[in-house]
Amino acid sequence: MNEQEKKNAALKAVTYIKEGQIIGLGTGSTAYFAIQSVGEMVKEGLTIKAIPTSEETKKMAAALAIPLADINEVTAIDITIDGADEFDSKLQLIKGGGGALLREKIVASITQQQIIIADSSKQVEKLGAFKVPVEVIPFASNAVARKLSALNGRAVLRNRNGQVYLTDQHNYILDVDFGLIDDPAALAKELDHITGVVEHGLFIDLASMVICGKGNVVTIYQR
Ligand SMILES: O=C(CO)[C@H](O)[C@H](O)COP(=O)(O)O
Repeated sequence: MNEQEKKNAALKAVTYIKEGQIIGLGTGSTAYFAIQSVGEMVKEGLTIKAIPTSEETKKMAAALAIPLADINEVTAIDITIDGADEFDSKLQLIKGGGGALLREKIVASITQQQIIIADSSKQVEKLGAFKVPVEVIPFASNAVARKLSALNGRAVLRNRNGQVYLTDQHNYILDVDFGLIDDPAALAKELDHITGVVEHGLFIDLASMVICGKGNVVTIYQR
C-alpha cells in the first residue's frame, strides 16, 4: 500500500465536491486523506454537510470542525468518497477491511455519486484475494459460518487485540475466504439471503467511479 498514491487519489476526489452539497465520508486510511482535505476546504469557507460512515470518521470530522448531517434527515447524499480493499474492472468492490461496511453500504445506497479512492494495490482482475467481510448478528455467527461453508467460504471470526471484534452496531465480522470469485454479483445475492447476515462487503453496482493512484498519476475508471 502506498500512502502517496492514496493521497493523490483523495486530492483528486475532493475536486468533485460542490458548494452546498451533502457529502458522505468514508472510513479507513485512504478516506483519511479525503476527510483531511474536506476539513481544509471547510476551513477556507466551503459550506457542506457531511455524513460519516463510522464512529472513527465521525470523531475525525468533528475534530476538523466539518459540519455533520443526520442521515435520517436527508433524502439523498450528493457525493460519497470512500476507500476499498479491492476493485475490479466492473467497479465491483470488496469493502469492510476497516469494519465499517454496514454504514458504508447504507450511505452508498443513497448516494448519487459514489467515488472510490484507492492506491494501485487495490486493483485486481478478480475479487477475492482479500477475504470478504460479512457482518453477522452475534447470536447467528456459527449458524452463518456453516451456511458460508456450504458456499465454499472459509469463515474466520474477526478478532482485535485478543477480543472478538465488535462493529459500530455491536455485531461480529466473519472474514470469509471464497478464493478468487468468478461471479461477485451472484455471490452477493447468495449472501443477501442468509438469515443472520446483516450485510457483506461485496459492493456491486454502487461505485460510480474509482480514482486510483499509481506512482504520480491518478487514473479514473467510470461506469
Ligand atoms: O471498507 C473500508 C472500511 O470498512 C475501507 O474503505 C477499506 O478497508 C479500505 O481501507 P484503507 O483505505 O485503509 O486501505
